[in-house]
Amino acid sequence: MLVSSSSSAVLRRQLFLIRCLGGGVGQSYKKIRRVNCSSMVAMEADAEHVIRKITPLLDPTRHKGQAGKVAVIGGCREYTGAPYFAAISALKIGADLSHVFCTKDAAAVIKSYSPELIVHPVLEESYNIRDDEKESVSAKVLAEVVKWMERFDCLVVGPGLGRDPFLLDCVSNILRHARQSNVPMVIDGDGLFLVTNNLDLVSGYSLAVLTPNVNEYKRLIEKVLNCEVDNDDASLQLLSLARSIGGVTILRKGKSDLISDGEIVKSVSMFGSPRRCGGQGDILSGSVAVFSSWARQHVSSTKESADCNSQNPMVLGSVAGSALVRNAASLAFANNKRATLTTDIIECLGASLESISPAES
Ligand SMILES: NC(=O)C1=CN([C@@H]2O[C@H](COP(=O)(O)OP(=O)(O)OC[C@H]3O[C@@H](n4cnc5c(N)ncnc54)[C@H](O)[C@@H]3O)[C@@H](O)[C@H]2O)[C@@H](O)CC1
Ligand SMILES: Nc1ncnc2c1ncn2[C@@H]1O[C@H](COP(=O)(O)OP(=O)(O)OP(=O)(O)O)[C@@H](O)[C@H]1O
Ligand SMILES: [Mg+2]
Repeated sequence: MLVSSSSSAVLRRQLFLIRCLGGGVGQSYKKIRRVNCSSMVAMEADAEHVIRKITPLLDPTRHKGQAGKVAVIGGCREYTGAPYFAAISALKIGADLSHVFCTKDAAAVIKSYSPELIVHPVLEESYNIRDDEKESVSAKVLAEVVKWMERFDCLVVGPGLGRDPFLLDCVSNILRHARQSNVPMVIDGDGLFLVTNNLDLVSGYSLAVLTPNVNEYKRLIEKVLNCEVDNDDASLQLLSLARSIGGVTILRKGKSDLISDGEIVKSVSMFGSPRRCGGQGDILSGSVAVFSSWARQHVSSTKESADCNSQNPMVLGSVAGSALVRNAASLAFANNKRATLTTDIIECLGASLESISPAES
C-alpha cells in the first residue's frame, strides 16, 4: 500500500479536485490550497520489501550485462567527482557495466579514479570550439553517444555536467534521442538546470526520474507551478508538480525523501546521516538508475498482479535507491562520525544491500 486508507481518501479527493478545477494543474494546486482541503500526508514506503522484491538473484546462468548497463552523462573541467560517484555507485550496487560520457578534460581524471568505469571523452564546452565548428561538433557528439544508446538500461544525466550553453545544447539532443529510443533516464544536478528551462525534454515521459535537492526543487516549483515551495502541504505540491510535468517521477531529496509520479506519493524517512557532505545526491542518482532498471525487469517478468506489479517501476526504483543510500549513509556515519565522506558511504553500499537482500539467501 502506498498510502493508508484515510490518507488515501484525502489523496483521492485531492486528485479529484485537481481534475475538476479549471486551469492548468499549477492553477488547480493553488485553488485546492484556497478551498482548504486537509493536507495530505504521504505514507512511508515499505522500502526494504521493495528492495528484496526487485533485486535480481545472483543466478549463474545470467550473462554480463543482464544485471544492468548504465551511462552517466556528466563531468567537465570543474567537476569530476560527481560523475564518478554516480557511476561507481551503480557498479557497487550490482550493475554489470557503467559508462561515463564527459568532456576531454574530465575523462583522464575520471579514468584515474577507477579502472572499472568505461569513460568516453566526447562532450565539448564552448571555450574549446569556434562558432563555425559548433554544428559539426554537435552532430559528432550526438553520434558518439547514439552508437551506444540502445545498450543502456538507464542514463543518469547531469552529475557534474556544468552549465556551458553549447554543452547543454548537445545534451538536449542526447535526451531527445534517448526518449525516442525509450531509454529510461534519471535527471540530476545540472541536468535539472537544463530540463527546468526546457521542460519539453521530459514532459510526459514516464521513464524519467527527476532527483532535485532543495535548490533544484525550488527552481522547478517556481517554473512549473509558478509559486513558492509549500512545506505545509509538501506531498500535494509534489504530486501536482509531477502531474504538471506529465507523470514523470520526482524524488524530492531532504530530511525525508518524497517520491511521486503524479498518481501516488511515498516517503522514505529512515535515518541516514547528519553529515551533509557534497556528493551524496550523486550516489543516489546512480542507485536509482540501477534499481529502476531492476524494477522494470521485475515488473515485466512477473505475471501475477502482485503489489509491485501494479506500480510504476520508476517509483519502485526511486524508493529502493533512496532507502539503500540512507542506510549506507547511516552505516558510514557509525564508522566515521564527523569524518564521514561520500567515498565512505560508497564503501557501505554493499553492506547496506547485503543487510536487506543478502547475496546468498
Ligand atoms: N565532487 C563533485 O564533483 C561534486 C559536484 N557536484 C556538482 O556540482 C554541480 C552543482 O550542484 P549543486 O548541488 O552545488 O547546485 P545547487 O544549485 O543545489 O547548489 C548551489 C548552492 O546552493 C547551496 N545549497 C545546497 N544545498 C542547500 C540547502 N539545503 N540549503 C541552502 N543552500 C544550499 C550550495 O552550498 C551551493 O552554494 C552539479 O553538477 C553537481 O552534480 C555536486 O554533486 C557535489 C559533488
Ligand atoms: N536533512 C537531511 N537529513 C537526512 N538526509 C538527508 C537530508 N538532506 C538530504 N538527505 C539525503 O542525502 C542524500 C543527498 O541529498 P542532497 O539533498 O544532499 O543532494 P544533493 O544536494 O543533490 O547532493 P550532491 O552534493 O551530490 O549534489 C539523499 O539520499 C537524501 O535522502
Ligand atoms: Mg546534486
